[in-house]
Amino acid sequence: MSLRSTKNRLELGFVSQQSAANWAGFEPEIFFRCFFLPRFLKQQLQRVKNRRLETMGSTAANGAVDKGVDFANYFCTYGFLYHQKDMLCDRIRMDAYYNAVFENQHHFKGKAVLDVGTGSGILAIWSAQAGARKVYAVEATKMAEHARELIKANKLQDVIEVIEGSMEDVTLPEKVDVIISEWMGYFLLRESMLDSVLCARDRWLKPNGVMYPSHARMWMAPLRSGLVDQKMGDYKRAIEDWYGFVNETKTYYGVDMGVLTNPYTAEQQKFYLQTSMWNNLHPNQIIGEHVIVKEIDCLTATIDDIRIVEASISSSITQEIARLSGFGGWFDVHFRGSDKNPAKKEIELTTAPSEDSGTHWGQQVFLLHPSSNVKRGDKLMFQFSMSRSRENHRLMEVDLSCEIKQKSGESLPPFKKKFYIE
Ligand SMILES: C[S@@+](CC[C@H](N)C(=O)[O-])C[C@H]1O[C@@H](n2cnc3c(N)ncnc32)[C@H](O)[C@@H]1O
Repeated sequence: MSLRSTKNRLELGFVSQQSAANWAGFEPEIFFRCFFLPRFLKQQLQRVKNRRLETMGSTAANGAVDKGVDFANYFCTYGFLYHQKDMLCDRIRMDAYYNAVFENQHHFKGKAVLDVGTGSGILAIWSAQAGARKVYAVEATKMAEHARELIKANKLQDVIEVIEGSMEDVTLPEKVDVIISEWMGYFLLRESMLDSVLCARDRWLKPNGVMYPSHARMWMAPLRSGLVDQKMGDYKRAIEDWYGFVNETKTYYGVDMGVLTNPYTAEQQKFYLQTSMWNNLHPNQIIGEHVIVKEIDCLTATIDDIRIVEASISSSITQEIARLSGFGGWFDVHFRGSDKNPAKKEIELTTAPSEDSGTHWGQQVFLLHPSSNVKRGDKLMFQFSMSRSRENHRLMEVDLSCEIKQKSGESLPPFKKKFYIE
């Protein structure tokens, strides 16, 4: 299965205010425009196709999460088998979890395990096959019913108990020795599912219990990419098209839309130039040192530790001469147990750029306009801050500023930019 088709783990569940509005007004508008703005139509369709992973707000003005909206936008996608299958087809992800469990059976034999967000039930099944005495498999969506069926078909119903419900609301009959979960979103923290895992840990993990995965890291690196020109071209065409639309609406319908030019421009700028992009980067696109932005110990981290990620980091350009088009962000997680209860074999799951393989997470690309010419030895010093979107706690906003000090001692103009991970 191609990466393009596996990357859409949340596609259906996320419909942004912007795209919801597009959809809502789509048909009449399309028919209206068909007659005299075919280019507009083509562009709209392309844009709807491109707009993945978008969401309506799920966070109320007071910061509380609206559970109903969250379910409609986030969880509902996970209720589809095709979507679970996409994740089950990600060989790197599957091999990492499989090896983590079966190379470390001492953590599972005779133990109580909690699988947070069991989905199809795969991690619960492996835990049981590795010898767990009891597995509690919690799933918020109706996928719980499929998981139950699958577990029965694999004759593990006496070991695994599927509980349909939100992890935060579920009560277990005992504390557990292991918490296993696949909670990672784009650039690690998008989706904010780690919150649910930490909440489960605080309530249900025994004092010497272990987390699967046990550690996680976010990485960033400077990159070169043709996308920087492509996106700028797309943006310019969208604005040109707007001016055509304003003229034609005035000519044919006597209404001057010009007053909306500024908000339209801002909206398009956000979409084309400030929204990070899913990409499957080739390692040779990385033009400098990759650096750690955040390290998380899943046994000790608190929700406050991950609500905002802030880092001052520096990286050096390693390519002779390159065009700095932006930054790539990715993550890895490790299964190494705990100090008191270590893994026999540590397993890593990485989503770093790779020549011959990739995961459905790919990498997030943050593009810079304009790009800069850099040389080997130039130093980049950047301030990174990532926080949750006010409208939807599962989406992220990134503030990135960077100073570039050339090897010669001169500085290039610094930049400061806001990005959205949607
Ligand atoms: C990324 S999928 C992983 C599914 C499965 N564990 C696997 O590895 O293939 C995450 C699953 O967790 C579920 N989930 C997310 N947050 C949850 C919560 N707070 N309570 C229960 N289930 C949750 C989602 O519905 C989804 O099925």
